[in-house]
Amino acid sequence: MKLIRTENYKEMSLEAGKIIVEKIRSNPAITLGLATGSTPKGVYEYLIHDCVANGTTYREAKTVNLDEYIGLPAKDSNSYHYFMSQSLFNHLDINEDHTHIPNGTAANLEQECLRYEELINELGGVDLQILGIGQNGHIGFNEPGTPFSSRTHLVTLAQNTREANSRFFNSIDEVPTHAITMGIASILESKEILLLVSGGNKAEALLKLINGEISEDFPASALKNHNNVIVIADRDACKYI
Ligand SMILES: O=P(O)(O)OC[C@H]1O[C@](O)(CO)[C@@H](O)[C@@H]1O
Repeated sequence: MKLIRTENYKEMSLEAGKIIVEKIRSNPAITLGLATGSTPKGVYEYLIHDCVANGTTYREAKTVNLDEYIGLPAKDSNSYHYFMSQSLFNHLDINEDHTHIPNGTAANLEQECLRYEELINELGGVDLQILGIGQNGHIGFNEPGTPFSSRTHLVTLAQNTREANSRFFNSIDEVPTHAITMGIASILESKEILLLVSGGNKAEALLKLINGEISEDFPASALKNHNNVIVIADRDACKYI
């Protein structure tokens, strides 16, 4: 795992954005793995700016997102579908049919998980996966205790994850209790992984990732089993390392 330290969130986003753009330019038909949450928003802003200013094209690119809440339709402003459209897809020249997010309102959710895994395989796997990390070490919505062998699956969200994400909802009661997420094994099959970590509230998680042991109690530690991971972290997130 290579660690790049940056001064602040803006610099972290810039560093990550530059890496991603370079990959897209060298492989226009790339399959990008995308994440939601606050962390990647600055990177998405960079990609949008670069697309407009420098003409980087996404016409041939494909994307797969890590996760989606159960029960929120795509048009719900708290769904990850909505987040991705607003934060990225609507501003790029990407073909909407090439963007993929698990369907949290599928009639048969188990079937939806299988469909999503097959889809990733049909796309030839993820070339570059962008990840954030939860304060409890989750990646995607893989909460502590998730087997490293997990594929796309249904999860019950940890209470602290619901609390952390309640900032986007009117109240914690509105935060869905379940989600679909790519599994840890699915994520680890990505050819390259870019983990972004920002802010003092992630400092303990980063410390645990860098210095702790590999354990299913801390999902992000599985990344140590991958040979092509870059961690880009800002000064606040690095305060214990
Ligand atoms: O970037 P945030 O908002 O801190 O979220 C961290 C992680 O949590 C999730 O949003 C899931 O809660 C991930 O998708 C994200 O990478």
